[in-house]
Amino acid sequence: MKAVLALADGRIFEGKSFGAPGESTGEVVFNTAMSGYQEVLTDPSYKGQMVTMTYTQIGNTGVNPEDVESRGLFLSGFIVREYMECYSNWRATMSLDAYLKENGVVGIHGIDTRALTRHLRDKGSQNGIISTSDFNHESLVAKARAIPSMAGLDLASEVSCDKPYHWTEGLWDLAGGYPQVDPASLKYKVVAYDFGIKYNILRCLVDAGCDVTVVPATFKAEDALAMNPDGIFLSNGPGDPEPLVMVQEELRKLIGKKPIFGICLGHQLLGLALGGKTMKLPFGNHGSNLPVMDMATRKVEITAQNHGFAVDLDSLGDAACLGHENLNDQTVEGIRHCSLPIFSVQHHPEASPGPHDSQYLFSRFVELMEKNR
Ligand SMILES: NC(=O)CC[C@H](N)C(=O)O
Repeated sequence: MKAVLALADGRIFEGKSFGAPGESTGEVVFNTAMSGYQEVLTDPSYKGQMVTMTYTQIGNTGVNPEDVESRGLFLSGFIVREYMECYSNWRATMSLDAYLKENGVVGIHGIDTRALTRHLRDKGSQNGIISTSDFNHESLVAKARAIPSMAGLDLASEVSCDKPYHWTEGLWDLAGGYPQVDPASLKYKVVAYDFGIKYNILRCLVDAGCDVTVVPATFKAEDALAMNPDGIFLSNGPGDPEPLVMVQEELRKLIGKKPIFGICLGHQLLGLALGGKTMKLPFGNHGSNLPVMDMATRKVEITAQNHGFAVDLDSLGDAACLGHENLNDQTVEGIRHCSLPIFSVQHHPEASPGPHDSQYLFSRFVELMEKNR
C-alpha cells in the first residue's frame, strides 16, 4: 500500500505503508542510533513526534516483549529507508510491522531518509503528516501546517503515571533477564518524578542501590518530602518544559531540601526551577553516538540523547555552573548547583539504546545521597 510523508514546508516523500494504515501528524525528527529501534519506539519522550531512523535497514531483529522502555508506544509515526519483514533473533516474538499495527502506529518505508535527514538538519525539525488515504500533496501540506508547534506543548502530563508505584526491577543480563531485587538490600530511598520515565532509568537506579517510588508529574513537593527520601529524581519526558509551571513551582520547594538528579526533561525543568531559561534547538539531538565532556573530570563520553530543547547557561547566572558540554554543538549537556547536592544531564546515562559510558552518573547521585544522609 502506498503512503506519503508531507512536511509543513511543502517537501513530499512518497513511499510504502507499514505498520498501521491511516493518517498521523507530528514533529518530524531524525535519530542516528544504528540499533535499538524498539527502545526508541517505546521512549515516551517521542510523544507528538514522528521519528526517522538514519540507519538504513530497520526491522531485522523483530520485536520482543523485553526491550520496552515504557508501557506503550507514544510516538505518532515511524519513517525508515528499508523495512525488513524477514526478521531473525532468538528473543523476537513478532515482526516490527505487526508490532506497529498492534499499537496503531503509522509507518512509511522506502523513502530517501538521507535526503529527509539533510533537509531537517538544514531547515530544522518541522511538522509533518504521513497518510495512506490522502495522496493530494496540497491537502497534506495544509494539514501538516495546521498542527501546533512543539514549542509551548505540555505533553509530560499526558504520559505520566496516575498514581505512585514501587519499582524493584534491576538491569537485564543474559543469564537471568531482569532480576527482581529485594527492597531490603536497597539502601537509598528515592522519589522519582515520572514525566514519561524510561524503565531503564529505574533499573539503573535500582542497580545503584536505590529503593525507588515513582510518582506522578503532579505530585506535591510536601508529599514527596513526607516520604523522607534520601534523594529526588526528575525524569525525561516529551514536549516543552516551559509550560510545566506547576511542576517548576513544586521543584523549587525541593531545592535545598534533598539531593536532586535530573535527566533530559528533568534537567530542563531543574534549570527552569533554578531561574534559568530553555530554548528550542533547530533539530535537537536524537541518537546514541553523541560526544559529551564531563567538566569535572574533562573525560569524554559517548552518549545517548533525545531532545529538542536545551537549557540556556547564561540565563542561570550564579545559580548553577556547566556540568557537561555537548562537543558537537556546544550546548549545555549538564548543570551542577554551585553549593547544593543538585545536578542534571541532558543526555541519557541509562542508554537504551546506546553506550554505557555515562552510567557512572547514577553512582554520583548515590554518593551525593550518602554524603547528605
Ligand atoms: N528525552 C527527553 O526528556 C526530552 C525532553 C524534551 N521533550 C526535549 O525534547 O528536549
